[in-house]
Amino acid sequence: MTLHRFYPIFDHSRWLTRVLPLGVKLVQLRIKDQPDSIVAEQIALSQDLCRQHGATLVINDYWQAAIDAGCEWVHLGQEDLEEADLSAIRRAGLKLGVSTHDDAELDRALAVAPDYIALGPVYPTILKKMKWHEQGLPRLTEWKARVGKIPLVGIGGMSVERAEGVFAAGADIISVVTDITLNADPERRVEQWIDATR
Ligand SMILES: Cc1ncc(COP(=O)(O)OP(=O)(O)O)c(N)n1
Ligand SMILES: Cc1nc(C(=O)O)sc1CCOP(=O)(O)O
Ligand SMILES: [Mg+2]
Repeated sequence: MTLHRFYPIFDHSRWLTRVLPLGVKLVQLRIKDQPDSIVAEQIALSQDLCRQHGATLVINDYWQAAIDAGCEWVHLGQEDLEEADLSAIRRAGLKLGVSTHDDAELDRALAVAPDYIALGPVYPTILKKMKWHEQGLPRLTEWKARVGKIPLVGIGGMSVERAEGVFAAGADIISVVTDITLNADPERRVEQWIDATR
């Protein structure tokens, strides 16, 4: 199975109603600080929308809710990995994406045989405070040499204009948030992303 090269992340299913009709085929639902009932509702709505549009849905953090809802993918960071029941995730048949930010994290990620590995922040991000500064493009090249056939996701400060260089450096997939969600015309920006990652 080949994942699409454009991997936007959104915090609510209402974004999916806007972008899936444009042709987005891989999307992450990244919900923070919401009660379980809202999380479950958002996952169910997002699943319905992704099924309608033939898109792959990745659930961030909420691996148990993803299992309960019959989802196909979860994304976990390193702290999430410490608390997650990886056997339960695998038993339920879910595929797993893992974040990495340094060599030790990459070692830990490789040890769980993930279905993709993300490296970030490639460029500075305004979405969240992070202890890592920008990794830079050479780091992506280094990561690609180490992960081999595992798909490599570049994340952090991505823009349409940066996409070509990010792919050239070794990323297989680009993940992005604010370049779309803070854009004056998110739909137009998604169309530009789809053109740039076709
Ligand atoms: C594709 C992708 N890469 C990295 C992350 C970050 O995951 P994590 O480190 O667990 O941080 P939060 O997103 O949970 O704040 C991601 N979500 N997706
Ligand atoms: C959610 C996330 N994780 C990152 C990591 O490095 O693990 S960077 C990031 C934020 C990405 O948002 P934007 O495209 O707006 O920079
Ligand atoms: Mg997380």
